[in-house]
Amino acid sequence: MSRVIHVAVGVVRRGDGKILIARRPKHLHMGGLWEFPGGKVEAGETVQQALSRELREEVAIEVQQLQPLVEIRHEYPEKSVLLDTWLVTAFSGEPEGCEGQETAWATVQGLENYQFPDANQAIIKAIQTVEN
Ligand SMILES: Nc1nc2c([nH]c(=O)n2[C@H]2C[C@H](O)[C@@H](COP(=O)(O)OP(=O)(O)OP(=O)(O)O)O2)c(=O)[nH]1
Ligand SMILES: [Mg+2]
Repeated sequence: MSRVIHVAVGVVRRGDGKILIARRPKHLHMGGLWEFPGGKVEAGETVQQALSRELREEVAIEVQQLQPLVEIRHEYPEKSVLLDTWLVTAFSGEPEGCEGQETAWATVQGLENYQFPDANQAIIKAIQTVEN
């Protein structure tokens, strides 16, 4: 069994309740699917530091306030991931896809209209729960 990849994932929520999603570049694992921005936690980083760094690098925003949402363990055929997922309730800057990715704001209901990697179904469930 290969090791579990620790991933910091941000569910960025705007004042009107919409959630930021981005499309994964085609050449990456799960390429072409939509995701919540984030990436691998590097050695010596806390998950919060990794999340702030990834959101700065991928979508050019600064995290101001966050709370833990859910931790999802998922086994893909090619790798195992731990999606350490945080709800970002305040941020500065206007999100843009720094690596040329498409980005969008979706309502919580509307998330069902986008194609995500399999592991994300559990994240979407957690978002729906927090909204109620
Ligand atoms: N960021 C993110 N990753 C996800 C989601 N759902 C999901 O299964 N994953 C998986 C895909 C990848 O195997 C892994 C995250 O890796 P990543 O490609 O975002 O990592 P990274 O930004 O550090 O990228 P890199 O430096 O390795 O290119 O987690 C999601 O909603 N957001
Ligand atoms: Mg990433």
